[in-house]
Amino acid sequence: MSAMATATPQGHIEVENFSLSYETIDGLVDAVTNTHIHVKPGEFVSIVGPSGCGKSTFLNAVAGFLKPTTGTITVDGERVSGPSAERGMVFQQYSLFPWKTVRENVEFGLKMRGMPRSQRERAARTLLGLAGLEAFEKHYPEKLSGGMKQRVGIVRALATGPKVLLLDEPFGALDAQTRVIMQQILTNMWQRLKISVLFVTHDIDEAIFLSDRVYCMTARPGSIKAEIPIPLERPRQQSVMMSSEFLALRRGLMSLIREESLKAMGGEINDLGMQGLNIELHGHSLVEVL
Ligand SMILES: Nc1ncnc2c1ncn2[C@@H]1O[C@H](COP(=O)(O)OP(=O)(O)OP(=O)(O)O)[C@@H](O)[C@H]1O
Repeated sequence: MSAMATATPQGHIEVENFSLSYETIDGLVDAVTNTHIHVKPGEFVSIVGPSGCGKSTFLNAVAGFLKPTTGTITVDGERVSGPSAERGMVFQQYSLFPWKTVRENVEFGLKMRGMPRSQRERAARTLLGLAGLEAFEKHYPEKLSGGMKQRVGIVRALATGPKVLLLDEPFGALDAQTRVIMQQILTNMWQRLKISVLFVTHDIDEAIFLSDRVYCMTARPGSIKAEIPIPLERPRQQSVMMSSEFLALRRGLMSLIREESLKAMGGEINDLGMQGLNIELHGHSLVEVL
């Protein structure tokens, strides 16, 4: 099934009691511990947290590239046991085939699945159109800007019609202006395709602007420290970032992350930034954080 055939929201992610430890020559490194999250069908959820808290580890496990040490991950009730075309992944580094054109890159997954040429060309062109890339279908990646390469990466991950799109700092290498445009393009595609998105970022503004909900992780070993609903109306314009509602959410999230970053460095803070916000703390009382 192509991505464009998707009509009703899908991609219900459930992660329960997840932990993952890496085996190293110096012993076990506990990256993520005791983590529960869910993403409802069609929901846009971001994960933020201090550097090294296990965000990428977690996302790679949802993608099926890493095996949980404990716990389960399911998508629409099916247990994740390895990578699948149902879960598209986009990395910060543009992982395009340099010897293939833009359209050939997008068609690759469909070709592997045996889709006839005319059908996959049509699917690729439709998605490239949604990403504003129709004029570049015959270009090779080296001729594209960073933003364009990443748009191709997203389109390629969407081409096989995944239920879930997983993005690991996809705009981290882009300049601020390109980033804003990419956020708008991603939002438009997500709304058209009605799939679930799980998005890892360092950028608090980006997480708030894009998401329905944001999970904030503790310092390593990462677990969920707080869950923050983002009640900003959609469609969202850039101007929402100047609203008092947005700034309050930003202040709250910054307090949470700052506290974790300091904890990781052995410090403590008192912060009133989260007062009055609807923040659900997982295993931590608000008093503990304020
Ligand atoms: N292959 C590995 N072997 C051993 N330890 C690892 C491995 N990959 C990651 N780690 C460790 O696990 C922890 C979590 O890493 P991870 O990359 O998931 O965090 P992150 O939150 O995505 O980091 P960042 O915000 O810096 O991108 C870190 O301490 C990291 O050093």
